[in-house]
Order: sequence, then C-alpha cells, then structure tokens
Amino acid sequence: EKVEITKEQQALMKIITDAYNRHQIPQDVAKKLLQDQYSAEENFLLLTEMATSQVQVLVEFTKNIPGFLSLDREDQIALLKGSAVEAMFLRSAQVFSRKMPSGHTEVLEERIRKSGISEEFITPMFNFYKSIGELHMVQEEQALLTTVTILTPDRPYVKDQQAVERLQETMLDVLRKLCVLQHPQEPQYFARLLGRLTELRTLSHYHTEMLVSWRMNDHKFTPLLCEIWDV
Ligand SMILES: CC(C)c1onc(-c2c(Cl)cccc2Cl)c1COc1ccc2cc(-c3cccc(C(=O)O)c3)sc2c1
Repeated sequence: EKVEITKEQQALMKIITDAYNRHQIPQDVAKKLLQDQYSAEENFLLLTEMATSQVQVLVEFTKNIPGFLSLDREDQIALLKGSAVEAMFLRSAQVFSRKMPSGHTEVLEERIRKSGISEEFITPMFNFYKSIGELHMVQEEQALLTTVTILTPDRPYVKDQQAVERLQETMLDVLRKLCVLQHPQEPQYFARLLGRLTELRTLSHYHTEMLVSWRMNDHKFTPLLCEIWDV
C-alpha cells in the first residue's frame, strides 16, 4: 500500500534531525583526536574527554525530542542513563561511516584499539561499526534511530513504561515509513535497522565489563561519566 509520511510526522522528523545535527561535539574537542601522543594512557584520556563531551551533547539533544520533557523527571534520567552507551556507540559508528574529512576515522580507530580495551570487546565493536556503515543511513534515519534507542521503555528504574512506549511507537512509525521511502529496493531495511538495536544491547553489556577492567587498572573517569555509568 502507498506509504505516506504525514505533515505532523514530517515536522517531527525535522525537529529531531535539526536537533541531532545542531548538537555535536565541539570541533576543538574532536580535533584533539589528531594530536600526536598515542600511548594507551593518552588514548584513554582522549576517549574519556570525547565520551564526556558526547554525554553533554546527548543530554541537550534529548531535550529536543518532542514529548521527552513531559515524561516523569526521574524517568527522563533513567532513560538517559540506560541509553547513553548505546547512543554513543551509534554516534561513534556514524563517525566511522561518514569517513571524517580530516582523518578522524583512522585516528579514532587507532585510539580505541589501543586504550586498554580487551580484544574480546574490540572485535564485536568494530563488527558493529562495519554493520552500521553498510546500512548507509541518511541523517534522518540516524537521528530517529538514536531517538528510538533513547526512548526504550524497559530500561532499569523506568516507572511509567507506557508513556515511554507511546513516544517510542510514534518515532518507530516515522522511521518505518522513512525506511520504505528511502530504500524502496530493500523492503527488509527497517527490520535490519531494528536488528542493530539488538546488537547495541549486547555491546552495552560488553561495555559494562570494559568499565570493570578499566577500573581494575585504576583508570579514572570524569564526574559526569561516573554519574551516568554508576562507576
Ligand atoms: C570513557 C571512554 C574511555 C570510553 O569508554 N567507552 C567508550 C566507548 C567506546 Cl570506546 C566506543 C563506543 C561507545 C563508548 Cl561509550 C569510550 C569513548 O566513547 C566515545 C563516545 C563518543 C565519541 C564520539 C566521538 C567523535 C569523534 C569525532 C567526531 C565526532 C563528532 O560527533 O563529530 C565524535 S569519539 C567518542 C568516544
């Protein structure tokens, strides 16, 4: 049947995509990736700075999701804490797939590979980056997929799951239609996109173990990361 994005859905998609593009890591922070120290210590410190900046960007982006600020305040915090790692995997994946002009991509890969993360997590992480790259998502799809991830109802400590589910379903409906219109030759594209969300959950579990091993080697995180990751 003819798939059509309504005027309201068009407006919703524009708000979310504009917010997603507006809230980015400041260029002077991203540029630090290009500096020339490459020790495991230096890489960890740089990645910690990037993650901290990314969390700040994520909080600002989330405030622009229509309906998010109407949710229970504690649920807003629970959604941010529960989705931060997944949203950052999506964000860093987009850095890899958009082939940054100034060589960020190679440098970011190098720093992640040499930052004290054990090989057992590096492999699935870069498989994920590859699988996201192969999707060739348009920016609206990237913004909506991140929004759907943030609005996951069954995060720990969410009280009013129904309210979150209603918001997520609104976003899923727009994303589904967008996928059909953007990738007419691939009817399974939307299903592939949702499959990435399952992969994100697995990566999020790996990440918890990454944090434990960093902690054991006495690595320090910033107050914001300690708060959002309960470390
Ligand atoms: C605390 C730190 C050691 C850490 O612990 N786990 C992870 C992690 C790792 Cl490894 C991989 C995935 C997810 C997480 Cl959470 C990290 C680093 O997390 C980040 C998070 C976001 C970004 C965005 C970047 C980026 C670069 C250029 C350009 C842009 C841009 O948006 O323009 C963004 S780099 C970067 C690094």
